[in-house]
Amino acid sequence: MSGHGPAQVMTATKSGPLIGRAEVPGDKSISHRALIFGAMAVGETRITGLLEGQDVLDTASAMRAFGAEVTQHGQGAWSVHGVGVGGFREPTGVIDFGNSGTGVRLIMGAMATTAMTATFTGDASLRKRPMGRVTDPLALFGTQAYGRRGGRLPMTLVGAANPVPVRYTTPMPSAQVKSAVLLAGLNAPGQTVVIEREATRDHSERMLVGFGAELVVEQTDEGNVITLTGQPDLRPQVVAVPRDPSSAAFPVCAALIVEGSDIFVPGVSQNLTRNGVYLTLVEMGADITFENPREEGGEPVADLRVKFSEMTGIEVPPERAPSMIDEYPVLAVVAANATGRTVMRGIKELRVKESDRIDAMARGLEACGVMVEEDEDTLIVHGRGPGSMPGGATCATHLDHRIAMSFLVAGMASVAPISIDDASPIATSFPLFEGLMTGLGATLTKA
Ligand SMILES: O=C(O)C1=C[C@@H](OP(=O)(O)O)[C@@H](O)[C@H](O)C1
Ligand SMILES: C=C(OP(=O)(O)O)C(=O)O
Repeated sequence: MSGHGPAQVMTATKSGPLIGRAEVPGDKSISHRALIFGAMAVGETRITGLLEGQDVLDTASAMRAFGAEVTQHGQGAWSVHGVGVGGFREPTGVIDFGNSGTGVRLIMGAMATTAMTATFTGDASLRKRPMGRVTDPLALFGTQAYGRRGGRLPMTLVGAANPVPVRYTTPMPSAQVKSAVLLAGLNAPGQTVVIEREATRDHSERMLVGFGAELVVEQTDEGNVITLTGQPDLRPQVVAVPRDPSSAAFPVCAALIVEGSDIFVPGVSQNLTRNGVYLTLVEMGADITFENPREEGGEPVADLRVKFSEMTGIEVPPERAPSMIDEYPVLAVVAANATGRTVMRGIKELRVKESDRIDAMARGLEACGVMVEEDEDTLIVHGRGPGSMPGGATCATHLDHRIAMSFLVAGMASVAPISIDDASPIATSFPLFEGLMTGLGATLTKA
């Protein structure tokens, strides 16, 4: 959906202790993939714990447009009747991915090696984001792409009628690019190889194996070498989506900076390609205990107990960036409430997310009285100490759910309230954010 609702101003006021249980929604990356892989299997895939955020709902609509039958049975309970690898039907209209980079990039890959034409668009944020990073490797399979200047949406892809397998080294750490190439490789004969120098989230690899694809990952001096054998018969699966560690970071960081807080966040994925923010918070002095570690839905999960903590700024190791790429905005808020400097390097990918997240965080934090430094690839936040961020500003969110949630978390611990100009994008990834946070004791008001 391109249209968000009307802009919704929201204000967070300094909160008393956050106390209680925070059940965060299903993982967004796994939810997209469950629908897409389910659509490419033959038979019925059953999903529980699906994230019902707008981004994932847009992927469900897209899979219907390509011919799969996608049905909701109850909260988080969905089924997908897939059409098999190469079985997509040509969509009759333009496919609108709203705010979702993952949805559009993965599905471009999924249709790229089937003889059909499809046209993609998105909201004002998605139409600014680069698609060349996906259409360049897809061209190697024989796929043609016609978009706006700079490889922007709206864009039409003509799938390769006689695809050839591809060997591709991703030029930037991106699970979306890696996954698009693997999805295209599904319908190419022979072996498609993707090499990534830095490991990114590995949900596609894990889930493709689960769906019955022949896929091997080797760790070499070049990085991870992923070899997929094309044209498998994917088998439908039962997928239990674990809770999203990126969404969990918001209540976790809020509890860490609001004095007296003590919360419990059950069943959060601790996949090593996703848990960088938790390692970083612990290094800063966060009181987080990881209880009852176990496996759920093929992913390592733990229950998190989180208490208010006095924290110290650190240098975040740049090689950790891919495992916490979506968590830098809220980490910057924690950094502002820590003592000393927090240095975040190697993060230029943040500039091509739903907004330029380095710029959005730097401008918003400055408006709230926090000193920051930035360059193309870096954000440095000078901490004010616990509960000492002045606040008292309205921060621009640029159609970016993570910027919106980050500044609301900031306002829960700042001296004066913090407003955001638009809370509506939060529904893309965390529709129940407001209720969950107010349930813990936060004060959020709509204008
Ligand atoms: O593959 C995925 O599910 C995602 C990959 C990441 O994007 P990039 O591939 O652009 O790094 C991440 O930021 C996004 O939220 C989800
Ligand atoms: C970058 C994100 O998502 P996407 O690329 O799917 O829009 C995100 O959720 O932070």
